[in-house]
Amino acid sequence: MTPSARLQAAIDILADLDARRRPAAEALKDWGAHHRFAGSGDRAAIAGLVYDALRRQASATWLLDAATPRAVMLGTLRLARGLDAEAIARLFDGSAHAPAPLTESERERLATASLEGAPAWVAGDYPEWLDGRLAAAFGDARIEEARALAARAPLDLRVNRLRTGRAAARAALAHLHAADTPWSPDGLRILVPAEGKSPAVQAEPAFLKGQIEIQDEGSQLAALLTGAKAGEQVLDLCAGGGGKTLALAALMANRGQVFAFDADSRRLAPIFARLERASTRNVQVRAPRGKQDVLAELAGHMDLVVVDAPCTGTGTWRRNPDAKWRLRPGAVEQRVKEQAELLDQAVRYVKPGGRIAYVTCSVLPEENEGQIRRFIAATPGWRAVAPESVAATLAKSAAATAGDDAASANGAATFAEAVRCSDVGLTMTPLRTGTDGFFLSLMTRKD
Ligand SMILES: C[S@@+](CC[C@H](N)C(=O)[O-])C[C@H]1O[C@@H](n2cnc3c(N)ncnc32)[C@H](O)[C@@H]1O
Repeated sequence: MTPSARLQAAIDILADLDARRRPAAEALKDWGAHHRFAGSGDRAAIAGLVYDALRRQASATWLLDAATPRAVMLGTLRLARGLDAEAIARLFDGSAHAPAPLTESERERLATASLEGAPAWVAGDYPEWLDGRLAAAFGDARIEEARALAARAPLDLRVNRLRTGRAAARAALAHLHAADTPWSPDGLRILVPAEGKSPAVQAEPAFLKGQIEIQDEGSQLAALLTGAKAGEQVLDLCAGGGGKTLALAALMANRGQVFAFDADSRRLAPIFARLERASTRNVQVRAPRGKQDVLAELAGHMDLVVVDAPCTGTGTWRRNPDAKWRLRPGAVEQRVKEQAELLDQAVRYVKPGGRIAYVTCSVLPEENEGQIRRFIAATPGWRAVAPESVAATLAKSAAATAGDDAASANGAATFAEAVRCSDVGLTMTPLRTGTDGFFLSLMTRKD
């Protein structure tokens, strides 16, 4: 396909998304099924265009002063791809399978319009109704924070300490230009270019041998900051597909026990193959069984309960840009209610002196600090560990392994400087730490 034909295909897919309000991945798959002639390079390029357009939907609409899929694509080429009006006109040339030529007013806006004077939600590309919440989280920095959330994410890998070391895994992935991540001592990062295909990491021998897992650096750090140690008894109460379970098991060097539970057994399904591939021996999966209390005997025995709570996922907009436009206020309220219930349940399993690690991949205060303050006020005996000291534990570990590489996207020298610490938890963001957005609060029981 020509670059122009790819653009027209991306515009058609955006129109389909508008009409049917469904996830982008589904629409892209459907398009692929109906256009078998398109090669894998075409599909990757078209997906890249669609995702970039979703990332910049509000600002592109503002730039062109029109909300059609075509206008959004034109604005995206200008804002996300840095093309000028002339370069865009050469692509929109009206030839076979190409988009129709630019109108005079489109050309004029591409040449002269800017985001100057645009409201924060337009400049930062997020839904207007979230502005108050993001202002509460970030104040005036919300535009910059949101812009970083609207950028493309790298592909992050976690090296499985049970199978190999980071240097060996890096060498095995040298052809993909894998480099150490700034903070996680187990992280490798591969940059994915706008027009390029994501490397097929799952077909790499290192992956098949269980030496690496795909996991955002922020998720790796969240597991690390729980402080899980060899020999401990740990309950991963929202284990899902097992991303954190695997990281916890490796941190514990296969010693002690991780119990992996999820209320939804379909979410748990991938965990079995992943555990086997990773050579994990200290994980027991506890799938739900009707009304049976499958965690009953764990009550009062856990050193650590990890609550990787269901959340709005606002911290993962880099990877799921369509999710931000599909999010509704009712969904925030629903998640907040579920999170509160989970935190209350978690207490039952913690032994005296034990701890709870509460994690979300959200940046909204009501899912994060708000949730922890409510929990502490309502639950006698619990307090939050000072987030600065939680962050400092990582600075040591990262500095020890990564040496001079331990520098972040924002130039902070240590992780503790890069993250934002409140009274009850710490927040990572793409702008601050170069990771997805994550919140973590570590709480201990005083008795
Ligand atoms: C953020 S995801 C977990 C991701 C996973 N820990 C990982 O690292 O790959 C949240 C999970 O919580 C689960 N969940 C929701 N409500 C729950 C409940 N009441 N008890 C246990 N799990 C629940 C969901 O099914 C979902 O898999």
